[in-house]
Amino acid sequence: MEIKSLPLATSVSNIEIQDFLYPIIALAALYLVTSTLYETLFATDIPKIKGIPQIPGAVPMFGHLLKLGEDHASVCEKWWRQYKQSVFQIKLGNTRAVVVNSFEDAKQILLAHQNALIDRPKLYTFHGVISSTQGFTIGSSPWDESCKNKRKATGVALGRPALRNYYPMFDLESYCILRDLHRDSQGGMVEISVRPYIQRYALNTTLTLCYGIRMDNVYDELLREILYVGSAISLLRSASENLQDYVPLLRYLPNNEKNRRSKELRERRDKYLAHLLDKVKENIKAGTDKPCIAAAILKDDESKLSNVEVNSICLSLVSGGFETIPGTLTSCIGSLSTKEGQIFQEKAYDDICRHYPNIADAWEDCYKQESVPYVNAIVKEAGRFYTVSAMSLPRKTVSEVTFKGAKIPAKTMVLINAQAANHDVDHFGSDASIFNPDRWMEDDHTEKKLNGLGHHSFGAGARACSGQYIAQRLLYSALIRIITSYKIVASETEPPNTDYVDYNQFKTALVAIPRDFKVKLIPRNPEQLDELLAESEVRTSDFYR
Ligand code: HEM
Repeated sequence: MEIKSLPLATSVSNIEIQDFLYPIIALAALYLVTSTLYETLFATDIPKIKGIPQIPGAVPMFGHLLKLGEDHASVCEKWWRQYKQSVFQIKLGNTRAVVVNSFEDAKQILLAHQNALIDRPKLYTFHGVISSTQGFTIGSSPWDESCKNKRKATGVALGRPALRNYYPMFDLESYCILRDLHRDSQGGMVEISVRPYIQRYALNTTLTLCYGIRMDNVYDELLREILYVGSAISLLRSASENLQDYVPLLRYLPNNEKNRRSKELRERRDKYLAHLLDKVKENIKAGTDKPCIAAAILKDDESKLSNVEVNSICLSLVSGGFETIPGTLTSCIGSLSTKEGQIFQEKAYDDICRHYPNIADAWEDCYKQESVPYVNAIVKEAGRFYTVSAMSLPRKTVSEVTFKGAKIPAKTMVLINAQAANHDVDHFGSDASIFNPDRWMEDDHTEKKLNGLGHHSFGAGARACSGQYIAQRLLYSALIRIITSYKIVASETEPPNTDYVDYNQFKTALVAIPRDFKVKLIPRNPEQLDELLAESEVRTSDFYR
C-alpha cells in the first residue's frame, strides 16, 4: 500500500509545487523583461542628480543624443541661454553627463575640484577597439599609475624649462613654412591654402620631439598617412559619431561598420608607430640616434615605462598637436586676412618693429621668447575665438563634487563646453563673437594682466593640456615670421569662413578642421625676405636634415 500510494503522493506534491512555482517563474520572467527593457530604454549609469536641472525632451534609449545632433557645443550653448542654466545634466544614451557652459562655472569646477575631476571616461569604440593594442593616449587615459607616469614624463619634456632644448627645431620648422610659402606663392601671384604647410609644421615638431624624425616634403607619403589616420580616429572619438558608445544595443548590429573601420585604422596606426619606433631602435644600434623622447626612454635602463607606454606617450604628443595647431593657426591667418584683420596685421607689424631694431633680430628671437605684446594678443585671441576642441576632452569625477549646492556623485561624466565659455558675453563682453586681439591689450601697447585663466581652449586644472607652452611658442614664432614677411590678403574667390562655429567643416570631430580657403601673400620687402631665408637656410642646415 505504501508502495502504491507513493506515486500518488508524489504527483500531488508535484502539482502543488508546480502551482507554487509557475507564478514565481512568470513573475521573475516579467521582472527580468521589464527591468531589461527599463535598463535599455531609460536607466543611466548615474541616477538623476538632485539640484542640477535636466534638459527636457530626453527620449527612451537615446536620451538627448538625437537632439544634440552633430554639433554638441552649439546645441548646449543654445540650451544654456534658452533655459538660463549654465550647468545642467543630460542623458547620452545610458550615460548621465553634467555639462558646464559659462566661463566662470567652467573655471570654478576645473580649478576648485582639480583632484576630484582628474579622471577621464572610457568609451567603447575608442578605448575598447582602437586603443586595444597600443594603450590609451594620455588625453584619453583614466587616472591610474600608468597615466600618472606618462603625464610626468610629458610634463618634463613639454614644460617651460624644456623649451630651450627645442630652439633649433622651432627655428628650422618655422623657416620651412616660410621657405615653401615663398616658393609656392610666387611673390603674391598665386593664391594658396596655408593649411598643408602648417600641418607639416605641427607634425614635424612632435615627430622630432618624440622620434628625432622629420619630413621635408609637405606631401610626404608617411606624413599624409599619419595625418589621415589621426583625423579619422579623431572622428571616432566624438560622441555624435559614436552612438554605440552610449547605446550598447547598437554594438551588436550585424556588419558593424564602426568596429570594422576602427580595426582598420588601428592596424594602419600600429604599422606607422612600429615603423617609427623601429627606426629609433635601429639608429640607437648604429649610434646615429637623435636626442628625442623615445631614444631617451629606450636607453634608460632605470625607466619604468614599457614599450607600449613609450608608444602611448609619443602617440599622445603627435595626436595632441597635429590638428589643434593647424586648426588654430590656419583659422587665425584666415581672420587676419580679412579687411578688419589687415588692421590687426599692421598693429602686430608695428609692435614687432617697436620691439626689435630690425626684422632679422625678430626672426632670431621669436623661438626663444614671446616678447611682442600684440602678437601674444593675436595668439590668445586665436586660441579663444577658434576653440578647436569645442567640448574639450571629457572628464569623470573620482569622488563626490559639491558644486553650486548639488552633489555630483563619483564616476559622473563632466563635459566642459569650452566653445560656450570662450564666447561668454558675461565674461568677454558683448563683442565676444568677434575676433579682436585688442581685447587682450592695454592702451599703452602692453598686454592686459590676466587674472588666472585667459580662455578655456587648453582646459584647466590637473588634466589641462600638457602641450600648451610649446603650442603657444609654435603659434607665436610662425606668426612673427609670416607677419614680418607678408601682407596677408583673403582670396576674393575662396575667402575664409570666420564664423566661430561655421569655420569648422566637421562639427562631429574631436578637433575642428577649418574649411578650405586661400590667401594672397604679398611680400612686404622682397629683397629682405630673400636675405632672411638665405640666412635661415644656413643657420638650420645641419639640424636633423
Ligand atoms: C593649439 C594647440 C592645442 C590645443 C587647443 C590643445 C587643447 C587641449 C585640450 C582642450 C586638452 C584637454 C584639457 C582638459 O581636459 O582640461 C588637451 C590635453 C592634452 N594635450 Fe593639448 N592642445 C594643443 C596642443 C597640444 C600639443 C602641441 C601637445 C603635445 C606636444 C598637446 C598634448 C596634450 C596632452 C598630452 C593632453 C592630455 C593631458 C591629460 O589628459 O592629462 N596638446 N589639449
